[in-house]
Amino acid sequence: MDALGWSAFYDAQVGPDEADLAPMRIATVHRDRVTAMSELGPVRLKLSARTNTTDFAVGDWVLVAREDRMLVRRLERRMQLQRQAEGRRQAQLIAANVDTLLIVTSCNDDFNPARLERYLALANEAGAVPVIVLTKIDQTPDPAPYVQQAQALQAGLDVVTLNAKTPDAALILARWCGPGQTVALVGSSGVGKSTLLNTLSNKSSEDAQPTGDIRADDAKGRHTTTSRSLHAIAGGGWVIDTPGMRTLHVSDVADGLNTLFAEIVELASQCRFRDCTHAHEPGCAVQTAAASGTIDPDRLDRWRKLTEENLTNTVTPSGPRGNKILRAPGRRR
Ligand SMILES: Nc1nc2c(ncn2[C@@H]2O[C@H](COP(=O)(O)OP(=O)(O)OP(=O)(O)O)[C@@H](O)[C@H]2O)c(=O)[nH]1
Ligand SMILES: [Zn+2]
Repeated sequence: MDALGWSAFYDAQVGPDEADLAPMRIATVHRDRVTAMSELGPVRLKLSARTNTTDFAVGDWVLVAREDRMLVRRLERRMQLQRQAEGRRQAQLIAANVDTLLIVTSCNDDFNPARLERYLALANEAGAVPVIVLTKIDQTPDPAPYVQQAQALQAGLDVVTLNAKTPDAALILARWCGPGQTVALVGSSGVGKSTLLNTLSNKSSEDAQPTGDIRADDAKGRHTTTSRSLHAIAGGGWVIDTPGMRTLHVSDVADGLNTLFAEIVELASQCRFRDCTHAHEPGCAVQTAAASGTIDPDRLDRWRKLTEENLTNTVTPSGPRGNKILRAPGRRR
C-alpha cells in the first residue's frame, strides 16, 4: 500500500465503520468503467447507478467493498491537476495525487517557452514539483541552448535531457520515481510521453503503450494516446500518462504564476504604483529592468498575456470580471 502511494493523509480519512473496505488507487477512467490498482493487482470496479465516472481522476484513492468490488467513496485528494478546456465551463481533471509533473518537450520545434510556462503555472498551482524533460537529445547536435532556455523559465527549476527510447532515461528520472512516488507526463503530442512511459515501466512490446511509430500507419492521423492511465515504474513508483494537449488555457493559477514569474513579482514591489501593470506607468521598476535587459522583454510579454488570461478565466466570487473582492474571512461586519 505504501508502495502504491498510500500515506497517513489518506489513512486519517478512513472511518471506524470503513475498516473492512479496501483502499485502491484509480488506474483508468472511462465513460462507463473505472479500473484500480489494489494489493491484489489491477481490478475493474463496480459502480453504483449514481456514480459518475467524471468525478474520478487517475491517481485518486477510493474505498472499495471487498466482496463485490463496489466503489464506495473517493478519499479527499492531496492535490489535483486540472486544465481549462476550450469552450467548456468546468475544468477538466488531468490526474490526482501526483508528486512530480514531468513536463515533456523535445529538442526540436516543439520547444516553446510560452507553452512550458503554462505547464509550470499548472504544476506550481497544484503543488507538484515541475521537471522539464527534454527528449530526443539523440536528434540534436547540441542540447545546451534548450537546457539554458528551459532553466531560465523558473528559479530553481530542474531540467533533464534524455533519449526516451533508451533505458538510461529511467536512471535519469529515478530521483523522482522512488517507491510510493507518483509522476505524471504532460506535453504536446509526439514529444515522447508514451515512449518514456514504456521505458519507465519496462513494458514488453505486447503490452506497451502504442507510440507514434504506430501512428505513422494510422491513416486517420489520430492521437496515439487517448486516455490517461496509471502504470508501475520498474524501479518503484507510478507514472500517469496523459494525452497530448493542443492548448492549455490557464485559470485559477494566480499563485502558480507568482512562483513562475518570481523575478517580475519581486521587482514589482519597487514600482511606484501598487497595482502597476508594468505597461505604461511612470516609475515602473519592471519596465526599467526590461529596457536595461535584466528581464527578457519577451518574458514580460508572456507574463502579461498569462496574467490577463488568468484574470479573464478565473471565476470571481462577486463583482465584475477581474475585480476580485478579497475579504479575509470573519472580517465582514
Ligand atoms: N530518436 C528519438 N525518438 C523519440 C524519442 N522520444 C520519442 N521518440 C519517437 O517520437 C515519436 C512520438 O513518440 P510518442 O511516445 O508516441 O509521443 P507521445 O508524446 O506519447 O504522443 P501522444 O501519445 O500523441 O501524446 C515516436 O516515433 C517515438 O519513437 C527520443 O528521445 N529520441
Ligand atoms: Zn511596474
